[in-house]
Amino acid sequence: MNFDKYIHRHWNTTFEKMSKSEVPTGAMGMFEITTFVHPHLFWLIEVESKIRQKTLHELDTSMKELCKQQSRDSATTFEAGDIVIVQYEGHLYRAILEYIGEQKSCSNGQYLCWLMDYGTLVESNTIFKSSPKIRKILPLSFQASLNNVVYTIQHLGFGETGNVVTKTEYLLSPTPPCHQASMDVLKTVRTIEFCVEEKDEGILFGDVIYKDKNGNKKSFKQYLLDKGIVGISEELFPDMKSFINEYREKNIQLIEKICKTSSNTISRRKACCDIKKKSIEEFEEVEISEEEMRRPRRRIRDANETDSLKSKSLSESNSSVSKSSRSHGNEQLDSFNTSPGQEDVSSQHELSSQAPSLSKSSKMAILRKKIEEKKANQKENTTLESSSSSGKGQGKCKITDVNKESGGKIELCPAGAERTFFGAQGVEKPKPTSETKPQSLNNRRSKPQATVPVSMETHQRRCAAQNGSPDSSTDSSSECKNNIANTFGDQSRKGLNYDGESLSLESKTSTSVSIRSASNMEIKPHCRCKVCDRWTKDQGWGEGGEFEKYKPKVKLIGESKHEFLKEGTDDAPSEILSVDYNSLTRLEKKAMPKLLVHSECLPSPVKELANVYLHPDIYQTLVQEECKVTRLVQTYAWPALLRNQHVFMVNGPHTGKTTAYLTTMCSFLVEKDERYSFTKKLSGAPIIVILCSNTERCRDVNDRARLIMGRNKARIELVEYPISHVNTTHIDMLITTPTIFVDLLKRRSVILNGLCHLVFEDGDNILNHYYPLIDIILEQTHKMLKNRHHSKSLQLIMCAEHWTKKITCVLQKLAAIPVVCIANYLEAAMYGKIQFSMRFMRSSAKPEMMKRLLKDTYKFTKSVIICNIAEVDELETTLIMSGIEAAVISEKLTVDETHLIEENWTKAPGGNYTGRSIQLTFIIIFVT
Ligand SMILES: Nc1ncnc2c1ncn2[C@@H]1O[C@H](COP(=O)(O)OP(=O)(O)OP(=O)(O)O)[C@@H](O)[C@H]1O
Repeated sequence: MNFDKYIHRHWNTTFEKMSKSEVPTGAMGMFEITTFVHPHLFWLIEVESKIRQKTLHELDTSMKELCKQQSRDSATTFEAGDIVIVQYEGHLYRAILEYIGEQKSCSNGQYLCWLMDYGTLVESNTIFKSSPKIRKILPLSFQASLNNVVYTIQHLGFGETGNVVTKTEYLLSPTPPCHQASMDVLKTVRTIEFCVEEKDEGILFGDVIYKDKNGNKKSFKQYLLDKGIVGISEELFPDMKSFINEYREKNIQLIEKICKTSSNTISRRKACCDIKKKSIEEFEEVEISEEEMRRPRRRIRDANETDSLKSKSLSESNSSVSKSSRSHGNEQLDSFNTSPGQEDVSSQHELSSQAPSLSKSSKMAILRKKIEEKKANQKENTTLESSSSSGKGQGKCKITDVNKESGGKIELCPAGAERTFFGAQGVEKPKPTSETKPQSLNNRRSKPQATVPVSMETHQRRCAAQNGSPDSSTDSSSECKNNIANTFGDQSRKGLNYDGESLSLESKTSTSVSIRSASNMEIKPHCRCKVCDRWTKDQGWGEGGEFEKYKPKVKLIGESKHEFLKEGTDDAPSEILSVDYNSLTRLEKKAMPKLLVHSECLPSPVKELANVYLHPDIYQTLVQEECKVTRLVQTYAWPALLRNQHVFMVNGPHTGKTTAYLTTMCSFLVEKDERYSFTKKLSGAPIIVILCSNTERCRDVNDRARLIMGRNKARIELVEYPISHVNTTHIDMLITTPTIFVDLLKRRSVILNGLCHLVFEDGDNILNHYYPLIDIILEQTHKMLKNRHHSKSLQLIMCAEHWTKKITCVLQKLAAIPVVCIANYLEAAMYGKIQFSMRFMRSSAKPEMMKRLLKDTYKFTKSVIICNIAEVDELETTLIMSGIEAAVISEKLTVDETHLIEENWTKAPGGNYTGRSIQLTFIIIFVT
């Protein structure tokens, strides 16, 4: 059954309903942001909503019922997009299955699940099939976005009168400072409200209202507008809307990272721990682990305990919960003694809070006992495959959220994972807007091929389905009987989590391995269907390597954020722009620097050094060197370099290439603390690597860099052979040759993890001599970028005197098209792949040869002939006699006459001639 379709249809219908009545436009509600990606993509959950509490309670009861019934004997398969029940840190949650990872590659959990009622992603090893009743309840988290704003970026450009003005460009993707600026506010605020202005495709559009330190209400949108990060653009915003979901789909890995780590700088883990602790202190609920659920015998054995748990039913009223649970402190202690299911460190916290009178020694004794029991259970689990039936336990599973209503506060720890929490004190109560208040996430989830082969029977069914047989798995009554894959593995895994700190590493590893291999045994490798192929021929599974340890624990769908080199062959054709001189007026043409600039996005040219946004200290150094205006290649290269685009500069010697990139790099380094804060934790990880073809050049660049940096502190290091004694621990800028650099990498003296700028000082020479090494460096850099955990991309800078084939190769490898600046006509011709052929002849033979060369091509092409002064008249006569119109430009002409002829030449389209007037034009340039 295609649940994806179901979800869409279901959510859209609900949202239509909701948009009509349930969330009135302009409504303010008090919310918590659970996941914040950028101002156009974040998730909210409503706090203080009784309806939410009620729905969660109902869900909890149904999920527990269902999980109890599920038998692990029956096999089931899951597909990405299914709505499942996920067990996470001992609690059950409703989730959309985002991705099924391969067992070997996942240490935290094989299944990546979107908790649809909490708006966050978690990994788990245990999922259960949900029932139609559970699926029918609408998601309780809301995807939200700021309304009518897009991102902005400012740069220099020419005004109407040719003066330099600051121009604002609108962008549809977030700019680098956006996330930090948003976090600066969001991490400090205590409460947020969300003013809904519009609802579209299940997304709430509006504004976040927060309280500042003084308690004044502030608009988040206005804050970003004031900072110049976003701008109001109602025309562009519709494009932005369609982009929102695309961004979500493509950046699932980023979202996962945000959900898992504190990458949004809000101390999510701490917030969650505090909330959880508080929640436990207040309600003292008994937490039953999945293992307890699977071990009914243990639970039944202690009838008192079961009773006590029952008395703590989730449906208890708030007032009585706290009281009754406190009175059951001893029962909880019993449960602690007898049940091996209490897991993870947090449960130990719970226990300590639940039994304050317990002495330290008795706690230790209990703990020891518990560990022993746990170990025994692990053994049991790994040997008795059929003994424990996962769903038959009588235990209870806690969804903390169900019982967390307390004095209007939400004490929620969804999934026990890191998430943003904004307290909800002191703000007016949100208006409950609907009974169900669900919101479509509009997840257009691309379904990966991966399914989980659990048994041969299931597999055969699937193979049959692939061959066209109808899928019989849609029977809802049988769904409930289905069990999750890997239940067996999870039991052992639970043992691993439980007392994670106390158990020996050895036992953890062995348990984990046995689980994995046990599951893998169920795969039949002889079948040739796609699914089996994926399992048996997956090239990545056995690989280990330098960057293996940085691999995400779950393989995710979607593009990598740091794509550096092109992957695959299906590159979307991209539009390459260049300066269109034809559209310029004569004056503009005169003012424009004449060079070839090619890229997807052209920077505005900068003529005066004062308009290059270098750090003031660096600028000062340049001024002292009497640099005031930019050189030809620098006009475009400097702004592109400062915008962190890849830049390829080609021009002759001493034309300012090194100056352009070195000043930019030094400027970045002066602001190192703000720009590259992540490198503080890294050792031996240079931010900038400059590669030169020989050590002589390295020394020159090193001297220049130190000169430019002046008194500013930066660790610039020139590394030459021998490298054995070189201390590379703290390097910001590494200047060396490719050979030494590869040697340093092999010795692990330097690592690539901090690399943000890779420069080839004399690229043509380097590539000619060290192409295989460069290939390795680029590949390794690419691998590193795909695995590193901060959002900095890598800038590639290439300087060269000549455009060579090898440079073309590197250019074609890059995922992002670089800004190519070539200020030399001949090199520009090489770049344009102009074919040259040479012939030597006598002067007298020239006119004939010219006629032969041009032949009929003059009808559709334009040609340029460069000749000596003495030859001009003769050539012109020959052309006219052949019916070819020629425009002759020589020194005899005035400037105005030259311009007039040039204009005619420019306007004349090659080969498009009419009647008598031949549009083919030759310019004969007079060479003296
Ligand atoms: N905009 C400028 N105005 C004045 N002088 C400049 C400017 N840019 C660079 N220079 C000077 O020109 C000289 C050559 O510059 P630079 O070394 O950057 O050129 P290059 O193209 O990298 O040369 P090479 O390829 O030989 O290394 C330097 O002395 C530098 O100070």
